[in-house]
Amino acid sequence: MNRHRVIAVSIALAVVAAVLPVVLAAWLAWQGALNAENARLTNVAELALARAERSFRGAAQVLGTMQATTLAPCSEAHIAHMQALTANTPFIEEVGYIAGGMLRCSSWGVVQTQVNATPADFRSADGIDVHTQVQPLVAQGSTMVALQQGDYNVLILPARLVDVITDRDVQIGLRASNGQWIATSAGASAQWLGEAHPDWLQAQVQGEGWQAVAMQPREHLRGALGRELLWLLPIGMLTAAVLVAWVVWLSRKRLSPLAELALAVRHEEFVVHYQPIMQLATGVCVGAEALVRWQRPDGTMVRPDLFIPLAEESGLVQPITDQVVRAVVRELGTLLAADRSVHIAVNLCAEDIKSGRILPVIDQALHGTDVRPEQLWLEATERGFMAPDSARQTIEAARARGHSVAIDDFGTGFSSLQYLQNLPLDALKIDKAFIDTLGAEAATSSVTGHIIDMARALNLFIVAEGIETQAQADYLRARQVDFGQGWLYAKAMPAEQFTAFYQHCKAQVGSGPAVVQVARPGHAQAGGGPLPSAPLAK
Ligand SMILES: Nc1nc2c(ncn2[C@@H]2O[C@@H]3COP(=O)(O)O[C@H]4[C@@H](O)[C@H](n5cnc6c(=O)[nH]c(N)nc65)O[C@@H]4COP(=O)(O)O[C@H]3[C@H]2O)c(=O)[nH]1
Repeated sequence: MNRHRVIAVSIALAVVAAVLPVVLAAWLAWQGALNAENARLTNVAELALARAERSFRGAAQVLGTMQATTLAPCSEAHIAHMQALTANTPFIEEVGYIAGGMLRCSSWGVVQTQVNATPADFRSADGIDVHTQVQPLVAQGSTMVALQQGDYNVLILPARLVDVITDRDVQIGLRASNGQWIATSAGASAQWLGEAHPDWLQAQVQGEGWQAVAMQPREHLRGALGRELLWLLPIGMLTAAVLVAWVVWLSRKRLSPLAELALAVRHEEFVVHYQPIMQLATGVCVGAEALVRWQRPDGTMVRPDLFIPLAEESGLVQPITDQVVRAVVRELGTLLAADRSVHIAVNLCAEDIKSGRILPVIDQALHGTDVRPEQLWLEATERGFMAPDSARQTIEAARARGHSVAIDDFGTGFSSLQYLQNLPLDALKIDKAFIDTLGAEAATSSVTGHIIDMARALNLFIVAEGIETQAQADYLRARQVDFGQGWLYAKAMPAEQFTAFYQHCKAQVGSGPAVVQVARPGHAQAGGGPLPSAPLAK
């Protein structure tokens, strides 16, 4: 993913992280309010159902008691018995005795009124006929529910069945399991309760033979929603803030140069360019220095001096070096196998010089190819040689394999001539900064001559870096500097172009020596003879 996409994805994620928890909190608050109000309504319906069932049980008991009585019908004692039961049984308004289609007497006294025998609206499970709309004959007033069994009936005020303490705008209804409405709370109608009302919440509770329904306007939700939001919204906002901070932290981490570099290493986004190295005396091309570039997914090239310091600091330089070594063998293996005069110098990091880790990596890269270790030169800056004992071991192991080892950018760092003298190096590369001063009358220009003299005294090959003018080349050739590289000859170029450059050069001036490793007096691993007459030992 390139930088722009990472930024775009991060912004999208941050927006989601900011919005989602708040939306979720609002949704949870809504669900919480809905559940709370439904639970409240269900509770009201349960209370109503319990009250109705208690009433019906009481009525059934009264009917059972009267059926069992042996008192003479409508006698004083009979009527007194009915009165006592009416007084002692809550919800019951009247007990009546019916015989021969006439209400003979009731808890009110002797009546002798014709009863219109209408079929019951339904019969309950325990065999009691229920008439839901009965106009009392004695106690004139509102319609009542009559429960009749045998010669007796009891009258109940329907509103009493659903008389539950609750909010004023909660409406309650009670109906039999066949759907017949038995009672409704004050202000509600059975027809209204039986219809669907989207603006109202409804709860139903099923009992044995009865069903209680409670309804209330949805506006009640507003209050409950406010209460839920009061604690859920701050949690949602806090979560959003934490998530946004986390997304920002992650994206900053992902966008950090180190993360980008680590990703580049993982995706192998590095390409290698080759800068020709010329033998100054003859103009022969003896090889090239492999210089890495970071090719970003959008095609832009990043210069190594912009990412190598970070790579060295973080340890990522090692996998980068490995990729460079593999690229050299992959891209130039054919040329190197076909022409032993071609050498490629690879830059090593200080850590690899200290540890020697790179040597088996190179062995592995060369394994199965026809490229000789002598054709790979190893370069490292002065920093790599600051731990002389371990550096010595690595250099000796490298030279034993056939590689030549050079000290790079000489003179720019902390150079100790003592360790330079004691290390079995093959070559010294004079940094461009010293080449730039040549002919410039600068104070440092005289230093260049001293570096050349010193390298010569140490029997090291000399490679001059960054030659840009003919005057610089002439001076270096006059001072018998062996090799040079710089824009005067060629800039670093892709492998294909370098192969063409080399072939052209070879056709013009011929090829160089096969082995350029030089014997250092006092060093046991000394290989071939001095340049340029070193033979190729095959
Ligand atoms: N102005 C000017 N510049 C010239 C001229 N001739 C050569 N150069 C530049 O000088 C640098 C020489 O490489 P270096 O001293 O090893 O310095 C290298 C080296 O220290 C490091 N580097 C490059 N590739 C690798 C690598 O694979 N591994 C490691 N560890 N470091 C590398 O990055 C440094 C910079 O590399 P580059 O940007 O490729 O820059 C290269 C090259 O392009 C010239 O005539 N004029």
